[in-house]
Amino acid sequence: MAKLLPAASVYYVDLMTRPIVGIISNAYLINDQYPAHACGSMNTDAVVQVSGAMPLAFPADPEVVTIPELLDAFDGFLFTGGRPNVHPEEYGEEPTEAHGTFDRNRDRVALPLIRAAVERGQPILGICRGFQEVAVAFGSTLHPEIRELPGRMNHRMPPDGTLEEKFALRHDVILAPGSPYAHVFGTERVRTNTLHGQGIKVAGPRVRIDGWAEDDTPEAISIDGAPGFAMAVQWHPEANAAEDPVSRPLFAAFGEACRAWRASGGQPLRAVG
Ligand SMILES: N[C@@H](CCC(=O)NCCCC(=O)O)C(=O)O
Repeated sequence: MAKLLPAASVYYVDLMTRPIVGIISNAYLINDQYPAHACGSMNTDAVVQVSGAMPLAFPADPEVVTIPELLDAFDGFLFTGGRPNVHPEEYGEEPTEAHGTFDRNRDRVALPLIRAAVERGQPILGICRGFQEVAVAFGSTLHPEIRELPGRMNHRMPPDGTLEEKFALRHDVILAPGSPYAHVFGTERVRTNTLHGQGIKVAGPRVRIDGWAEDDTPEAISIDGAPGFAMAVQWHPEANAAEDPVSRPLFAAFGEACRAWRASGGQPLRAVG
């Protein structure tokens, strides 16, 4: 039965046929002793309120889930942000102190899952760490601390302040004309938040950089030859997704792709843009 979603929603969905979006979790230690898998509720809210899908968080642990099971279980995937970084050995480099902390289980699930989903046209949307995972999955390298690069701003999350202050809009992103993002946003310049220390150093051969911050930091990518929806952004569109004029169309387009995947029994929507 159709249900009226919050006023900010632009369409009704039949809750019985919502596409199912797999949201990758991060590993946490609750009270410094209780291991847990969790994802931020901003992600689930964006998936429900804007994408019109059912969100299901899944553990990022190769001992718990397999790639074929995940591909069969979900209509699309959201690769969320996370404080731990992709391990540099995933892009042929040695770890240094600058690389910070890692989550090797999440690396071992996210990277092969991204490659498999993209190649079959199953929708994926990457956010922040998820953006970096998509980039590395398709051959990119990362710089561990971009604020140390000449001319770059500090993209890191402000250490203090309220959640609203941490997710405040802090830079523009200039989008390539004709890119999937210019198509989705209807403009070639948008304003976004920023909460990351790392960034793409060298893009992989199929990684198309579609958007840059004013300091030339890559902020939006797509994958050449991807038969379906394959988009990833370095910022956090899940924040205030139902109201933000940039987040909303991105999550709406992702939801449309997941709905099409579900309705077609697993065929990709024509690539966006
Ligand atoms: N660790 C990477 C990606 C940054 C990222 O995903 N930030 C969101 C973190 C939210 C939180 O603190 O849990 C980098 O630093 O570039």
